[in-house]
Amino acid sequence: MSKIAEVFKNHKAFIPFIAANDPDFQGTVNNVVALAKGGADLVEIGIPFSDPVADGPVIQAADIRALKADPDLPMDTIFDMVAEIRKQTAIPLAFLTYLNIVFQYGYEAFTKRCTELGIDGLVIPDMPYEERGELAPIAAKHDVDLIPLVTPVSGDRIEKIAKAATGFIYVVSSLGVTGERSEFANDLSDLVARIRKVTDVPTAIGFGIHTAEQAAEMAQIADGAIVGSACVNIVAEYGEQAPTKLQDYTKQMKAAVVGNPVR
Ligand SMILES: O=P(O)(O)OC[C@@H](O)[C@@H](O)c1c[nH]c2ccccc12
Repeated sequence: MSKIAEVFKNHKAFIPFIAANDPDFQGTVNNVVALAKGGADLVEIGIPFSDPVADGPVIQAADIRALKADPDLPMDTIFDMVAEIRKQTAIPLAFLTYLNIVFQYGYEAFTKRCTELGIDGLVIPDMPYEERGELAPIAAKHDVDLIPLVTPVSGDRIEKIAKAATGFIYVVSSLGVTGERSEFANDLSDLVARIRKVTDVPTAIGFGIHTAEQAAEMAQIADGAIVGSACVNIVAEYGEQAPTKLQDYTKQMKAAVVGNPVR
């Protein structure tokens, strides 16, 4: 079982997201360590990209801040951040990245570096299932999970996407881009049921979750809840106090999801 899948074994998971280099190198390290201390099960680190098609305004603003702080922001600098994080925590990590970044670095070199640093998975929102063939065997060779996204409109593709998944399956709560919401698609339970029929790979729901009540509700339907924009807002708002705030927020969100019994 992959390190990421193991995260879901004994309890429901809380998975926060933050953008790398927002506000800067050391801030990123401190924020990820704070999320780990707060009890996060896995942290998604977003790699800032100039054309982030699936990102809503909050995540886009984080990308802009990150790229303003370092306009080139070489991938090796982000790998160095992870190396710093690794001196302080063994928490499972995944990158949220657009495919071009992986392609530019080289599939082999990128996934090899991921394994060396303990990046256990990749979420690549602009890589459809049908186009994973080139990267998938290389990622598998280096034990890096390719975490697919399934949406309420994935239709007949749901089963084949789920069957090929390792790590976990990212269930998108609703249509559109990332960002806090007050309502979710009403057929999420059916979506998760269809996935569970064909695989034991765990599911986590993301897009729009920001309150503890929402996280609890989503963790009842799936095996975990993912929260991005709310964490990024804390980073933007609290500056040096962000780590403390992120730790408190994580504690509260984790308590909300863990309250649900595992299946
Ligand atoms: O911000 P939200 O609504 O909490 O959703 C999580 C999301 O931000 C994070 O997982 C993410 C950031 N960028 C993405 C691009 C595609 C899919 C998911 C993401």
